[in-house]
Amino acid sequence: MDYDSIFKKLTRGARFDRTKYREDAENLGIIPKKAPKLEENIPENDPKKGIFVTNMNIDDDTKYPLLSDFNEVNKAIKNNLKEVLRWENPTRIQMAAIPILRAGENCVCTAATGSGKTGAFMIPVIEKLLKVGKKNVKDTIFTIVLSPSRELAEQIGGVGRALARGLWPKISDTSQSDKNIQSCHVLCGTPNRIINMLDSKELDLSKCQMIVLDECDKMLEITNKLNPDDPKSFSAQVNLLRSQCADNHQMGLFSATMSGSVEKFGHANFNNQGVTVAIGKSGNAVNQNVSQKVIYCGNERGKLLALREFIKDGFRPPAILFTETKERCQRIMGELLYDGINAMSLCAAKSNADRQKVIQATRVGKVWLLITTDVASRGLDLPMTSTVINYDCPNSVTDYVHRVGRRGFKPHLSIFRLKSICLIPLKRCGRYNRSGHAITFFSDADRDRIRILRGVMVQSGAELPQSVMNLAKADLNDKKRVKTQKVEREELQTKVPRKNPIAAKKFKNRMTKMAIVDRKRIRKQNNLKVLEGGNDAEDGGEWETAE
Ligand SMILES: Nc1ncnc2c1ncn2[C@@H]1O[C@H](COP(=O)(O)OP(=O)(O)OP(=O)(O)O)[C@@H](O)[C@H]1O
Repeated sequence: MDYDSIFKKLTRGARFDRTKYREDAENLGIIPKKAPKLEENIPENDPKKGIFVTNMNIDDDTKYPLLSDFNEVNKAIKNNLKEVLRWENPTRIQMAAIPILRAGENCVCTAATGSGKTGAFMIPVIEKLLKVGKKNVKDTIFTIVLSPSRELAEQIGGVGRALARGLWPKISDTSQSDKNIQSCHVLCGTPNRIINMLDSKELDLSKCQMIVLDECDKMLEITNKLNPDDPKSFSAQVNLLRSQCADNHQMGLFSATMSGSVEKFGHANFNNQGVTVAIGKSGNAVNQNVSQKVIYCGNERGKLLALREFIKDGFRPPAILFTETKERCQRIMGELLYDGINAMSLCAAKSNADRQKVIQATRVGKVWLLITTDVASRGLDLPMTSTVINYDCPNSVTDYVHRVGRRGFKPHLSIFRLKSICLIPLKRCGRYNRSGHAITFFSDADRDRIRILRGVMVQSGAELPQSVMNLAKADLNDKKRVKTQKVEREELQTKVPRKNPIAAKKFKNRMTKMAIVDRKRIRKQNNLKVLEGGNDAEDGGEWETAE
């Protein structure tokens, strides 16, 4: 019997503190040494580290030189980068992806939220147009950029227009007028909206040479396994649009999180001829600049109290609060209506124009608390957001990563308390290299969800309460179940519990202290006005798919 077997026999059933003895075990060679985390390896002064480029065809050893600075970009675009957007140096995803897209390769790119993926595809798209020339392109659509929500499409269009300012390529998004859309060279939109325009013969994509899928894992997700061609699913819509574009079109797939469906899509459609780019830690990773916290609230009433406490303690506006459904989003909006803070709601229940107004108001700092659903979780650049509150736990790690990725304030700017008026110079602030906080409330109903999220939280340095660490580990089946199962939640309300008079009295006292006094004081001091309440329109899902 060798030493290993004797050790195993002697220690059978013994429990070791993994973290405490890990180093000893590694040094003794009992367990293999753990590879250092990729993100930790990246020295601040060497931005080129942590970029992983792999050819899908293992026999292909083509190397793509990284774009070291914006001097290598078309001169006119470079001017706009510096003058309009104020971007000095390329981010790591921009360094890696721009040369690959320029070379005409299909690519699948993963980089953390807020790492500059929009620029990574928009810069080469405009460069290509300038290279092909206006005469050859004429007034046809050369590229389409597809995203899961209208707001994101609009935002991408905005970045494109900033990059192409003063140049001939026209960048439009589907929120613009038909005339603008029909004469553009790059069209950003949701697949559903573009298909509608194709159906009414307003668009022709036959000359479209390039398709970019932003948030590609969402766009290629098979939501209906029984009917993968369900026209309501993004993936079916994307396939339909691809069939309308030029045969040899190039594709760029971008997201902060990846899924098996993107891999499958790449293998099936790129003929093993694409390139994958991963920045930093691969897989679903929380941006390293986010500090995370988990608060146990017991039940729905506890969540509302925790939210009021968060507001009362003073926070640095704006903050974003995520709820599970548009109904809950409206309910919380109703609860906070008289609390004297500038809150607005953003969800699928709002009209297009209202949604635009809310986003604009948040961007210029008029909104202190944006109450929303997952419709705002992906891609939206809401600068200076200090805190993301997961009022309802997301049901997957992917959603968690995207939600907390919305934060982005500069830590050295002063903290604004509720008393002060929010006058932040927001105009030229972005999320890139910014930090922030993420707070996740969880009630007993969210217990299974927090088990799923615990891994990614711990991995990204969150310090969790012991009660969360003690919960049983979630396996693959749990993850699948949690993703599809609806959580039964109590009615969201702060009504006094009637059955138990003692609890009712305690509750009433607390509410009186926290809400009423505070509400009056804040309103009196600041003469504040809540900007808008929600409406009760009942339309389709949160995402912009066919209805
Ligand atoms: N090279 C750069 N230098 C400075 N800021 C940049 C640069 N590139 C992008 N940014 C800024 O970083 C912020 C995030 O960019 P962007 O929205 O493209 O990120 P993203 O990777 O697409 O994020 P998400 O995954 O959340 O959609 C924006 O405010 C943008 O203006």
